[in-house]
Amino acid sequence: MVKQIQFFDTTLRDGEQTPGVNFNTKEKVQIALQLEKWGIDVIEAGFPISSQGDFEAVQEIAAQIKHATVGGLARCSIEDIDSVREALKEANHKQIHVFIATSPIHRESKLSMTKAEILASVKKHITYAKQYFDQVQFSPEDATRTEWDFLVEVIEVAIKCGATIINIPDTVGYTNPTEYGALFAYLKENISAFDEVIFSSHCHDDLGMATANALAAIEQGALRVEGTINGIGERAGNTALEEVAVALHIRRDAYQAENQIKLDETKNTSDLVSRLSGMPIPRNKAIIGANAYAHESGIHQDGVLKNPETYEIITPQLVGVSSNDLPLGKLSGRHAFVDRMVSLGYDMSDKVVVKELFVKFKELADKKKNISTTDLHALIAGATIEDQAKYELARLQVQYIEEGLHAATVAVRDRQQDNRILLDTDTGAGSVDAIYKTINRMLKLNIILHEYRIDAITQGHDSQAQVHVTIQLPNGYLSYGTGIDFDVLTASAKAYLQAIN
Ligand SMILES: CC(=O)SCCNC(=O)CCNC(=O)[C@H](O)C(C)(C)COP(=O)(O)OP(=O)(O)OC[C@H]1O[C@@H](n2cnc3c(N)ncnc32)[C@H](O)[C@@H]1OP(=O)(O)O
Ligand SMILES: CC(C)C(=O)C(=O)O
Repeated sequence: MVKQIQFFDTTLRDGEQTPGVNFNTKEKVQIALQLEKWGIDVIEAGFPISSQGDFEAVQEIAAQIKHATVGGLARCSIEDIDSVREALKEANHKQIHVFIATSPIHRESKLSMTKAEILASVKKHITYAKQYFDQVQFSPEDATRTEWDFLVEVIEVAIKCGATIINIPDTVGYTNPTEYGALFAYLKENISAFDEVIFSSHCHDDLGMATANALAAIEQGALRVEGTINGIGERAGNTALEEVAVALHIRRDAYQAENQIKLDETKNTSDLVSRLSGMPIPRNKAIIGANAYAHESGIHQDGVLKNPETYEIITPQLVGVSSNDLPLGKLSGRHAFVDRMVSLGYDMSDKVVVKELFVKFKELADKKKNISTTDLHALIAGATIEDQAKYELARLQVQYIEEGLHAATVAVRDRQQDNRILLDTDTGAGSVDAIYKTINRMLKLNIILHEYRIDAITQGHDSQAQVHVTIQLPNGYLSYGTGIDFDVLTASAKAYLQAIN
């Protein structure tokens, strides 16, 4: 029988517990509206007692979301529950999520409570919450490290007092698919009201098994899955909901489960969360990484050109990515090379010419990481562009003047003009602004800086900085550049010049 799986998103609550991530109300509303567009069933909008800002964000989301259920988190505390009540007043559809830890280590070391005290607290607070909410979710925090018989006891009390959804958190990402699936099977076997409420999974990724664990729970009776977009969250993060949604679709033969997620909004949703959380998506991330639909090796490219299904189980369009990508590099083969040249308008019917060109292409690819369209045109023209860098940073000096004003002096070597040194100076509202204004002035370019990002690529006091920039050139084209240096400002200047080059 086909099951209906509810998707519960906690990007705005557990996702915001990611160290370094902090959404303001406007950003939270923007994410909530996109989640609704994605087809989410429940949005956990926040933990209202935690701060006035969080309270107001939950209130605002409750007022703006029309179809999805909006939820708020509460400890076993009357004040927490009242705060969720107040924040969710305006919601069309609402639920409360009450939790308390049940494992021995949390009972003894964190809460200093006995099993009996936990049971009494669950009884008191679920009963209280039920007076105000039809939908009451209860979570025995750290369920996967709780004695299974005690877990059954706690859940029975919660259900008896009115809980309609029981969530089984793997709070510390400790379990594995076999064990988590067995836990759900055990609960099904031992809780008489199992089918009268909804059981849910909530997994963390400390051992890299959050998605696999969530799917194991679904196989064993969970009808709701909790997680976040891009898997952000406390420590190593949560189940990435986009992974579960696509896995249920691609492997519906295995899971026999439907849901109302609109998969073609997946990339948009992921991009928005990545941008507002300031957490770039790794290129090799499943479903939404830049490499998820890219094939560089020759044998794969040949297969994909003949039939994409040879190496693609997911079509990029399914998740809202416009097309796949066959980047040319040193591992590419003749089929992909010819295909690209034909797409650039060249006649590749002469096998002897193709053979010669392909040898030159491989020589070039051995030296260069990325073969650009310009490189390919150059191959045809008989020239090999080994290094197209026209401008190279020669020297850089930045000085603080006052009240944030900085002055930069930049020397750039023009490699296509006999290494002539260009020198200029300008001021800006910050050191990077001063450098970029100086370069614009020197090269007489009207460039708009779209994105600037710094990553540390090594650790410690001698860490190297990697700066990524996206600029808009006067002709409207976007160009990207990366600069690496021990000095952040030098890396910034190098990235900007690379984008101009
Ligand atoms: C597994 C999870 O992700 S749970 C959600 C975790 N998220 C967060 O903690 C983010 C928001 N948290 C906060 O802003 C703050 O921690 C607050 C406002 C909730 C509480 O702040 P404070 O009152 O200063 O307490 P603090 O955070 O230091 O300690 C937590 C207290 O709650 C108690 N507690 C923890 N969980 C629960 C629970 N489910 N039910 C009842 N009490 C609980 C702890 O035992 C501790 O109590 P104590 O002060 O009597 O020792
Ligand atoms: C509040 C609960 C569900 C939680 O976030 C966890 O246990 O990880």
